[in-house]
Amino acid sequence: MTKVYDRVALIGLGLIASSMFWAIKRAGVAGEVTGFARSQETRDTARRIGLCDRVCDSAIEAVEEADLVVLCVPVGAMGAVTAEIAPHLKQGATVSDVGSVKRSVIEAVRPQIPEGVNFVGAHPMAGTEHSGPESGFATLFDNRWCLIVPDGASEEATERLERFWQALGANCERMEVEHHDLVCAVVSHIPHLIAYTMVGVADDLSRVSDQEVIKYSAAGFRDFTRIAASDPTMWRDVFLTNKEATLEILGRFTEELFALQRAIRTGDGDELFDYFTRTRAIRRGIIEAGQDTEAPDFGRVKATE
Ligand SMILES: NC(=O)c1ccc[n+]([C@@H]2O[C@H](COP(=O)([O-])OP(=O)(O)OC[C@H]3O[C@@H](n4cnc5c(N)ncnc54)[C@H](O)[C@@H]3O)[C@@H](O)[C@H]2O)c1
Ligand SMILES: O=C(O)C(=O)C[C@]1(C(=O)O)C=C[C@@H](O)C=C1
Repeated sequence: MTKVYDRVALIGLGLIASSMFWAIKRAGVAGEVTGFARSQETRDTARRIGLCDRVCDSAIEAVEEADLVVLCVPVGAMGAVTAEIAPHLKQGATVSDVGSVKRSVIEAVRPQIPEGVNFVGAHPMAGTEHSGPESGFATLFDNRWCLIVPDGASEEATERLERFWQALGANCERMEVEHHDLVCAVVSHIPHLIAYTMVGVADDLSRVSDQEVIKYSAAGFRDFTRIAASDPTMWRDVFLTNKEATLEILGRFTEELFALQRAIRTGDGDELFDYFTRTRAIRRGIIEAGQDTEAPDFGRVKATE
């Protein structure tokens, strides 16, 4: 594999940055990779496990001479991190991010980027419920989408970033900012909110004990609990910064829920059956398109069945 960048700096050494580092090494797509994390404890862990070629004690030191700087911190922290590093960026460098929301990141970051430096947004659609420097792994991005949001960035810088993500295993797709935030509200943000509330309801229901929730959880509820274990800081920031799109989707979700509630109350079996038939087709479409690599073979049914 040929190198795409000589030096890459990763700011914030959690799940995504650590996975990027291992994937960069696997692909040999960069020369030196520097890293910075805010807490001494994270930097110590990174040094102990060999995460990054050089762990720096300041963000400034990490970005000096870097050709690509990737902001891997919670969405709400991107602006403050940029303010710190902006005066120290190399001319011709690209700054990118991995944030789950794009409009707010672009608004917080781009005005601070000096002339001669590019900002190209990116969002790998891959993750787990784990966080921190020890949670990353090289295959996280394999065959996953990485949404690229150039929003006016130079074509050369955008293409180069796409080559980098492709080397990390991802398939890239370009998206407009607003569309990105709406799509992610549908496929990621609101599903997380629903998982959080579902697990919260189970926890609140005094007639069902914690012991029973743990003991009888079958696959459906277990999947909710996995998602509801995701990092609270990351998800707080997602909802605070993608307010408009998440509220729109939440409004639609609530309407559908009320319609199903009425169908249950009135005993409208046809309404329930038709609804569930439609949603099953969506799941089958995802499997047919090869988008669920963890689905067991018996789940690979024809969408037309
Ligand atoms: N976890 C996922 O599933 C996932 C998937 C795609 C994108 N993302 C996005 O990637 C980013 C990072 O998420 P993650 O899952 O790697 O989180 P993480 O919690 O594993 O890591 C975040 C790191 O940022 C550090 N940090 C927080 N505030 C900081 C600050 N002000 N300055 C410097 N460092 C700071 C934390 O200490 C931590 O090391 C977020 O913006 C998130 O929205 C997450
Ligand atoms: O698989 C998971 O645990 C995830 O939540 C990953 C997931 C998602 O919702 O798909 C979470 C947030 C991101 O911004 C992108 C990916």
